Formats: sequence, C-alpha cells, structure tokens
Amino acid sequence: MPALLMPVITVDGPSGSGKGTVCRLLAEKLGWDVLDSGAIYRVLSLAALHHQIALDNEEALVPLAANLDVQFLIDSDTNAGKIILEGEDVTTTIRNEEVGAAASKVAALPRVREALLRRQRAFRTENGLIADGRDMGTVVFPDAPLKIFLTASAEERARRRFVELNERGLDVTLSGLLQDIQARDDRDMNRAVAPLVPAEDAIELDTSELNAQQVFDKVITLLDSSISEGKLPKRS
Ligand SMILES: Nc1ncnc2c1ncn2[C@@H]1O[C@H](COP(=O)(O)OP(=O)(O)O)[C@@H](O)[C@H]1O
Ligand SMILES: Nc1ccn([C@H]2C[C@H](O)[C@@H](COP(=O)(O)OP(=O)(O)O)O2)c(=O)n1
Repeated sequence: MPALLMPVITVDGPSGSGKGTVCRLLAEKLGWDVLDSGAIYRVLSLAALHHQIALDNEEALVPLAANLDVQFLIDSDTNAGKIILEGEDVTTTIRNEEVGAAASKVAALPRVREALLRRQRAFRTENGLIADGRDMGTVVFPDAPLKIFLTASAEERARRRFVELNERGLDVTLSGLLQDIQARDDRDMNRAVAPLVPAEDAIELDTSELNAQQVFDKVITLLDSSISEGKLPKRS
C-alpha cells in the first residue's frame, strides 16, 4: 500500500444497526470520504434487474459488476450524495427494501465480490476514508487501524427501518420488515465468502438502547483512544 494513502476506519454490521448514520457524522466531523459499499451491491442488483439478469447468474453478473457504469457524486450546494447508474439517478430507488434483499443475493456470489474489490479499494485516497459495509474490516481493508462493528436487536433494527420507510411514504409493515431483516441477516452471515462477522480486532458496539448521537459519541471516544495510541493521525 503506497505510504501516501490515509487510514481507513471501518464500520461493519447488519442492516439497520446504524452504520450509514454514524459514518456520515464521522465523515462530517473529520472531513473524510465515505465508501458506502452496500450501495455498490444495491446498484449492481438494480442493474441486473434492468438487464434482466437473474440474481444468481454469476456468469453474467461478474462482467456486469466489473464494468458497472455508476457514479457517486456529491452535490456541492447541499453536500448530499447522489448515485447515477447508467445515466439514471437511483439515489432513492436503491434504498427500497426489495433492492436491499436483491443486493444481499448478488453479494453472496464469490466472483461478484471479487469483481468489486478493486472498485471499493479505490475509494481510499490521500483523504481519510470511513468504510461502511459487511466485510470492510475483514476483507476489503484488513489493515484499518480502527474497526467498529455495530449491532442491535433485529426488532430494534426493523423498528428503525419502519420509521424511515414510513416517513418516505412507503407502505410497509413492521412484521414484514422484521422478516426481511432476519432473511437478510441469515444470508449475509451464512454465505461462504466474506460473511458478516466482526474482524478479530473490531470493537463491537450494541446500539439497541442508544440514539444516533450516543452512538456517535462512543465512536468519537474510540477514535480518540486510537489517536492517543498512535494508530491514527491527530485530528485538526
Ligand atoms: N442509534 C439509533 N437509534 C435510532 N435510530 C437510528 C439509530 N441509528 C440510525 N438510526 C435510524 O435507523 C435507520 C437505519 O440506520 P442506518 O444508519 O441507515 O443503518 P445501516 O446503515 O446500518 O443500515 C435510519 O432511519 C436511521 O436514521
Ligand atoms: N460490504 C458489503 C456491503 C453490503 N453487502 C450486501 C449485504 C447487504 O444485505 C446488502 C445491502 O447492504 P447495505 O449496507 O446497503 O444494507 P443496509 O443499509 O445495512 O440495510 O449488500 C455485502 O455483502 N457486503
């Protein structure tokens, strides 16, 4: 790894554990970039649907993954992220639960994961990186000096998704979302390659009883410990 590359902080965990939220807050605080690796799997599953490729057709999905025409943009006025797939704005569409489930299916295919590795590692530049996903600490950035693994009960994670999707006006039920989350956990944890498990050196944080600010405060404490141990550069 070239010396000029800045460190990575990895944040892994199951759906709804609060990864995206804490990564956004951390990136704002540090002025670092974010890799939303789940968005890449979500975009790939959407591209598969557009091209009528079955979600278990590894042969066809590998070239699709390797050549995925996706752009991750930041709106300079609002600072909001925007995701463009084959010229189409898919920022909102990819957040639907059906797309999450489809993403979890394509993500179970070893050669698809392999095809996306380089694209994910390329997010690491001279700026620091916060990497959000399932295998950030175990596979993609095993040398990360700070690895966080967020958890929360399935019931709490389903409740959070219910609130979020309801606010977006989507017609969802709590019991349906709980079933979706459990099916996704099962697939993500039990796949043969890069399953959802904490890295040996990850710090686990159960967020079930914490609000987003409390989770962020705990992560900042972990960050400051890593800085005082010399694992991460001092914050400016
Ligand atoms: N600690 C928390 N307590 C309650 N709700 C939270 C917490 N963290 C995140 N949320 C909310 O829960 C939902 C899922 O959070 P998100 O960060 O997208 O999780 P993940 O990226 O792990 O799937 C979002 O609507 C978010 O606003
Ligand atoms: N690094 C990653 C990121 C996501 N995935 C897969 C597994 C997940 O169920 C889907 C969607 O991930 P995403 O992080 O967007 O999902 P949540 O926001 O946590 O619900 O993609 C993965 O296998 N590896």
